[in-house]
Amino acid sequence: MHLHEGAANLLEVRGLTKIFGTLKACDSIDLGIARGEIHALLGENGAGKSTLVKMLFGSLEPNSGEILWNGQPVHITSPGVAKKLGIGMVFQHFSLFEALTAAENIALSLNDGAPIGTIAAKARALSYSYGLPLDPDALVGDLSVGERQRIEIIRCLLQTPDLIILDEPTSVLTPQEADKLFETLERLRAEGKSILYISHRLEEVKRMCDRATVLRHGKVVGHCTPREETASSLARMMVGSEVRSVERPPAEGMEKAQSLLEIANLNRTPATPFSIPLRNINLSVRAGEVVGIAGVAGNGQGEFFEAVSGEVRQPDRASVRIRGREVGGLDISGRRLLGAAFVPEERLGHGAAPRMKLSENLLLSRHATDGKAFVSRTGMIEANAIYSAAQRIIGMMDVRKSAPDPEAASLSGGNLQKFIVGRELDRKPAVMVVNQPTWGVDAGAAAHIRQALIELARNGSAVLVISQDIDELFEISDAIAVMHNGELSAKMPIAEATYEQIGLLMGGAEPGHAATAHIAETAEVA
Ligand SMILES: Nc1ncnc2c1ncn2[C@@H]1O[C@H](COP(=O)(O)OP(=O)(O)OP(=O)(O)O)[C@@H](O)[C@H]1O
Repeated sequence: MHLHEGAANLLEVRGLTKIFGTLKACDSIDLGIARGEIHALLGENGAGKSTLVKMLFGSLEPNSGEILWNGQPVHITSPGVAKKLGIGMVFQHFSLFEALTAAENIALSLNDGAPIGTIAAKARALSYSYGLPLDPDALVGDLSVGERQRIEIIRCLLQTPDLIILDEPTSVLTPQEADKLFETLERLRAEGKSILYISHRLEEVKRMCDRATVLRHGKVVGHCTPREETASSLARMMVGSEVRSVERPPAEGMEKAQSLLEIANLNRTPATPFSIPLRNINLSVRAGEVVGIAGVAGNGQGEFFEAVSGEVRQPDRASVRIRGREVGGLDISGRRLLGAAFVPEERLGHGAAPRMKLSENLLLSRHATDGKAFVSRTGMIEANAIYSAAQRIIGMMDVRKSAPDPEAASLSGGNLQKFIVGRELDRKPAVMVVNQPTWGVDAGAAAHIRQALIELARNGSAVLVISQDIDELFEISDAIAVMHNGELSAKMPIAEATYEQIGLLMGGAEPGHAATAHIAETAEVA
C-alpha cells in the first residue's frame, strides 16, 4: 500500500454498520484517526466499541459502510489483512500459552519462520527501547499479568503497525505499570504512530488522549477533547444523563454482629508451578459488613477465591466457616446451599457457559441450590420460571443485549458481568464473595453494582470483595485488608486506612503488620 500524503487521516471510517439479529451494534459510524494522535473510543458497556474495532481488525465483517486507509478504500477481511496494512491490536483478554516462553508465544503469532533466537533478540531489544523490559526466555506462566501484557504489546509492535488498537489495556495493571504504558504510548505518538484507545477509566483518557469519539447505542453521539472535559462530563456524554454516585450509609451495631464468613489459618500449597501458596490467612466478615481485599493481581487472590468458594476443597474443614458451619470439605454447591454466593473473576467459561442462553446459564448455576424454584415436584424444568427470573435479573441490572434471551457469548463484556453479579444478588445470599466485581464495567454500571453490594450488606449479609481497584474498595468497604504474596494483612476499618498505607502493603511493605493481624483475627474467630 502506497502512502497517500494528501490523505487527511490515516484511517477513515464512513457509515460503518454491523447488525446482530435485530440489533444495530454499530449504526452508521463515522470516525477519523489522524497520524500521530491518541484517539479515545468511549461508551457504556454494549455501546459498540469492541464491535467497531473488530471490524477494523478484520475479525468481524461489516454489513455496510467503508473503511479508508491512507485515503484508499480497503476490505479488511481478516486479521492477517489488517496486520499487512499496518493495523495492530492488543487484546482485552490475553491469548498466551502459559507453558511456553515469551519468545515462543511471539514466534507463534508472527509465524514468519524466523529462528527463535532472532525473535528473542528482537523482542528484547524492542522491549528495552520502549521502556517495557521483557525477558523473552521467561515462561509466561511465571509472569505477572502486567508482564504478560508487555508481551502482547511487544508482539504487536514487532509487526511495526501504524495504527495500534488497545482495548482496555490498563484494567489489569498496577498504577505503576499503567504509568509505564502511558510513557510508551506517548513515545509511539511522538514517532507518528496513531493509537485507538478504549478505556472506561476516564481520568487516564483525560490525561493521555488527544481526541475522543463517544458512542451510545451503536451511534456516534459526540466528539471532544478529553483534556478540556471532566471525568463526570465525559461520563455524562457516554450515558446521556448524570451518573449517580455510590452512597455507603454507616453500618449500625457492627461490633455485635455475627461473623457469617470466617477464615482461620487457611493454608494452601501450590497446585501448579504457577500458583501462589496461601499462608495462614485469617479473616472474618460480619453480617452487615463489606470487607475489601486489595492487592496487585497474581498475589494469591485467585487461589484464595478458589479455597473460599469451594472450587478447591480444603483438607482442614475448619479453615472456612460459613454461618458457623465448617465447610472446608464442601464443594461450591454445598457452600451455596448454606446461603453463600460466589462470583469468579473470569466471566466466560468460568462465570458463564458462553454458548448457552442466559436463562440456561441461570438454570446451570442455580439448579443444585435453588432447584425448587426451577424444577417442578414431578421433576420437570419450569421453563417459564427460569425465563422470568432471567428477565428479572436483566431488568434489575439493566443488561443491554441483542435478543430477549441471548447466548452469554453475545453480550458485551461489561453486560455479561452485570448479569453474573445480578444472578447471585437475586438469590439474596447471606454471604457474597466476589472477585473483581466491576472489571470492564462502565462508570454507570459500576456504580449500580457497587451500590447493590452495599445494600446487600446493609440488609444483613456478609460481603467480601476482592479487587485491584483501590478507589472501588475505598468507596464500598467498611474494612480493608491487603493480599501480598499469599499473605493477608490486618483487616483495618476503612476510616483508619490511607491510600498510601494500602499501596505500601500492596507492594509488600510492613510484613510485621501482617503477622499482628493474624493474631488479632485468630482471637476474634476463636
Ligand atoms: N456475536 C454477537 N452476536 C450477537 N450480539 C452481539 C455479538 N457481539 C456483540 N453483540 C452485541 O452488540 C452490542 C455491542 O457490543 P460490544 O461488545 O461492541 O460493546 P462494547 O461497547 O465493547 O461493550 P463493553 O464496554 O462492555 O466491552 C451488545 O449489545 C452486544 O450484546
